[in-house]
Amino acid sequence: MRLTRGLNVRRWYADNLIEFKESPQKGLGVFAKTNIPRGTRVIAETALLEVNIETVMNIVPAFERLPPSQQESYLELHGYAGDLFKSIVELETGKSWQDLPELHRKVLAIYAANTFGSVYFLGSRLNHSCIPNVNFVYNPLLKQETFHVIRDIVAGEELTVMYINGTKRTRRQRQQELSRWGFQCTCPACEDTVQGRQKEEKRVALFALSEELAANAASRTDESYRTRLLIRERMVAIQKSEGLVNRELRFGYYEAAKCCLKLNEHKMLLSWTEKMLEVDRYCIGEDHPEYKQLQLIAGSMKKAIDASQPIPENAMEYFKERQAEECVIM
Ligand SMILES: C[S@@+](CC[C@H](N)C(=O)[O-])C[C@H]1O[C@@H](n2cnc3c(N)ncnc32)[C@H](O)[C@@H]1O
Repeated sequence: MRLTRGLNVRRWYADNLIEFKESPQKGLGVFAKTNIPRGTRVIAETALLEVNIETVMNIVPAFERLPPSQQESYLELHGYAGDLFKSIVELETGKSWQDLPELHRKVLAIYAANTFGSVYFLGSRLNHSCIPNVNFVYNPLLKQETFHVIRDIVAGEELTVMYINGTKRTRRQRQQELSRWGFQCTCPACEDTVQGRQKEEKRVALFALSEELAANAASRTDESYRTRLLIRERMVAIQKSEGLVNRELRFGYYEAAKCCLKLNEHKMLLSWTEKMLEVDRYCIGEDHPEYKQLQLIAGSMKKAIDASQPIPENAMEYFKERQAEECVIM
């Protein structure tokens, strides 16, 4: 299969850290060519196809505006359109899927299978795992989508992202969402083996704990903050032991920090904040504006706590915000 037409192959596969290869039962995938330490940015790229996705009607015209070499690269990507996507297309175009021109069906199916908000030349080759080793995030300063490895990777290992928000979902719940991409997940958390079933038990426990949190969410007493903190501690311990160290872990730290602020446990607040910063360091990189903002907050908070001063206003504001748990936008 030709992979290199049209583009300069995005800095020769991100300076040779990675390569495309067949991944058994998954089509093409992205593999490490060398050992890669945690926190390494393996890909930073601008979109191959960017679409204002208020309506699927915008997808084909956006493709038609691309220069021919980019159209060619786009058409090499894998396509899959599930029933839900097809029915949205049918509703919006007023035509049956089969009556659309073949090229339009292809362009639409590629979009459906590959969008991370936009479609990418390298990033869109990443396969899914429910225990991913890569986190992706848009960096507004670089104006690029960036992909960082979140564990140490050994040469030859496949790099994977999580297509859904799957940390606290059971296998059935995850698979239901993954059917959009037309595959049955067989990652280590989904395989029907002793190890897979043990992993599934942990997901079931995480789901049950998140339900407990939801039941407790409206209460504003100290007791309820303590309960929520305990639940968060149990959740993040499971997440870490299962290698679920993407930004969903950081969200758990954030929520734990918020409980500590409510309980005036300032040393613990600082400790959770520093854990958040560490996850951001390896998941989004030190040049990401969100990392820099949190670094400033952690620094001013440490100074204040060391001097027995009140928690600074910027930190109070930060922990009042509702931060999205989403780690995946696809
Ligand atoms: C974003 S693309 C990933 C790259 C793709 N494998 C290729 O050949 O270009 C998404 C598609 O990859 C396949 N895929 C991704 N993760 C998979 C997995 N864990 N198991 C099987 N197929 C997978 C599915 O066909 C899915 O629709």
